[in-house]
Amino acid sequence: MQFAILGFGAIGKLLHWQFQRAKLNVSVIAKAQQALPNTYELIDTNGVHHSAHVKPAHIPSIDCLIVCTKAYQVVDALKPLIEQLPSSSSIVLCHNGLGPHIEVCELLGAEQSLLLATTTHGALTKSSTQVIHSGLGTTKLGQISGSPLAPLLERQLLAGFGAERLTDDVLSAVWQKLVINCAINPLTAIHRVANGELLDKRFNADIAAIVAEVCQVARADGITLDPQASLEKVYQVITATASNTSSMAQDVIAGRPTEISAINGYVCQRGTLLGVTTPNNDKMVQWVVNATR
Ligand SMILES: NC(=O)C1=CN([C@@H]2O[C@H](COP(=O)(O)OP(=O)(O)OC[C@H]3O[C@@H](n4cnc5c(N)ncnc54)[C@H](OP(=O)(O)O)[C@@H]3O)[C@@H](O)[C@H]2O)C=CC1
Ligand SMILES: CC(C)(CO)C(=O)C(=O)O
Repeated sequence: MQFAILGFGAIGKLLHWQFQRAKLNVSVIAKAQQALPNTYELIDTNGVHHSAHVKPAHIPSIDCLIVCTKAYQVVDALKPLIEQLPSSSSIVLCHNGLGPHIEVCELLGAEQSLLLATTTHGALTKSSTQVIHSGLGTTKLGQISGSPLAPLLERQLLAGFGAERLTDDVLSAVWQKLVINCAINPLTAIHRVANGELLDKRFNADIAAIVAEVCQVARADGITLDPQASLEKVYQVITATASNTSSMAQDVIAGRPTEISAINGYVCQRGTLLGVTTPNNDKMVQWVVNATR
């Protein structure tokens, strides 16, 4: 089976290395006008350095394409490749937030399978040829459309992702991560604070209101998220990642675009469609947009 990574950043390199370590055939699609490195170094969670080789992908031979760009880059990155991919190829989207799957689904042929992956691993780019596996986590992935995966592809995909089985209701798993990102990311980005600062009681009301709204929209969208359990999970993640600077806070501080439209923005968009008002998530979107102007 031929796997390829599109989006060779921090998570792309971590996954590439995991696939190589599992002795799978994995290549990389370069960004237009950018050369791929021949090798890179991955520093694992024990501080051990591993060297990995990079093979450029032959697009018409790809069985499974794993997209590891930021959410707002997914559609633009995929569009020019769709025609060149085999009609039986599968696509895995591995990003925070939700939304691009809707447009990607429409781009795919009837035979093509679309999967979503959500991970709690952490990866940090040190340089274009060095990445740190900064936090051990777990990854859930599951199919949302298309024909069932061939057994060999499924086995190899799971081995590469380090997952035991495909998650039946992966959209629920993604919403569970979404509610965490909706609460932590914008507040840490707007206030430019580490995740642990959100334990301060001045954030209690905003966090509770955001979580309640996300759970209401999820329910209207057919996903059951328990509001109390979700709130507790948010506080568990804040505590467990207290010293982290969230990805959105990092983006705002560095003056980069953020994933707000796929995080709180997606909740607002679904809310509008489903008749659920989302004033608190709207406010987060507006504040983050203002912070990046
Ligand atoms: N890093 C982490 O620890 C975690 C990240 N995530 C999520 O995973 C996703 C990826 O994150 P991360 O790896 O950190 O992000 P990065 O920015 O490090 O990686 C994205 C990569 O995609 C590349 N890219 C963008 N557009 C294209 C294109 N058209 N063709 C090919 N490549 C392209 C980017 O290149 P360029 O930089 O040149 O634009 C970059 O190398 C995000 O949604 C993030 O929220 C989830 C959990 C943990
Ligand atoms: C869980 C959390 C909030 C950890 O920082 C994250 O996923 C992010 O920063 O995007």
